[in-house]
Amino acid sequence: MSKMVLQRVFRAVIMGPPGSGKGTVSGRIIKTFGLTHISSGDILRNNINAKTELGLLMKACIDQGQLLPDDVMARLILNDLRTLGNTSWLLDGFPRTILQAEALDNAYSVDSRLSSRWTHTASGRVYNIDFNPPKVPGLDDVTGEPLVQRDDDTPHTVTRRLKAYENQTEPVLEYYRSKGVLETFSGTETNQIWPHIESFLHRKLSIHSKKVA
Ligand SMILES: Nc1nc2c(ncn2[C@@H]2O[C@H](COP(=O)(O)OP(=O)(O)O)[C@@H](O)[C@H]2O)c(=O)[nH]1
Ligand SMILES: Nc1ncnc2c1ncn2[C@@H]1O[C@H](COP(=O)(O)OP(=O)(O)O)[C@@H](O)[C@H]1O
Repeated sequence: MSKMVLQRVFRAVIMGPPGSGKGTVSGRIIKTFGLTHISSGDILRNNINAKTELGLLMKACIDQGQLLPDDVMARLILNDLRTLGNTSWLLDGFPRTILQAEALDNAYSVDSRLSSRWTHTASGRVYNIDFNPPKVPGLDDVTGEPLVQRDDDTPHTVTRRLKAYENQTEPVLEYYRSKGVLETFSGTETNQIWPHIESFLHRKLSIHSKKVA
């Protein structure tokens, strides 16, 4: 048996409207391809739970479905990426505006873009009552700890978040399209889209890797 070993770092961004399945697909990508997952939403929620200064300052804005200031987000995410050094990563939830995309571009070159929730806060595992329900309702499969619903998953806030995506994030798709690094996958179910993403990444990553025995 041979396996793929990445010889060069691979850096990608996954984008899609709120609730479209980015976190779910990201989970499959990191499991299959071993990239490090950086989720801006998870980082912010960890800050809120740990009651850091940033978390306390930003919670109201997040709960209203508004985007946080570009400079705050860029500093937060770029700092995190810096600590990763020469690791391959998948960014989820950042960049969300043209200014954020430019800040990322100034620091790194991105190789590619892929275009009723319950969460286990400690691990970030995400469930859906219809699509991938927990084995025991309300409890995490691995730890048995209670699942929680995000404070910003209310109907009103979700509408605001969808508007923010349309107005502020969709232009970022055009930005990447014009740079020739946009790859789009669409479909109504994650299971339907996933094989296309998987074979695309296999092709793409084989260019970056060598086979070892
Ligand atoms: N019905 C259905 N739900 C899905 C599908 N893919 C993901 N989900 C669920 O939809 C919710 C939002 O997915 P998530 O990955 O958190 O989306 P994100 O906001 O784009 O990161 C979660 O509860 C997922 O379990 C799918 O194909 N069908
Ligand atoms: N890159 C970003 N720029 C500005 N705000 C952000 C960014 N990433 C996350 N946020 C804030 O955190 C909230 C939750 O983000 P996230 O978990 O990525 O939500 P979803 O993927 O469900 O839209 C956003 O609605 C926004 O308030």
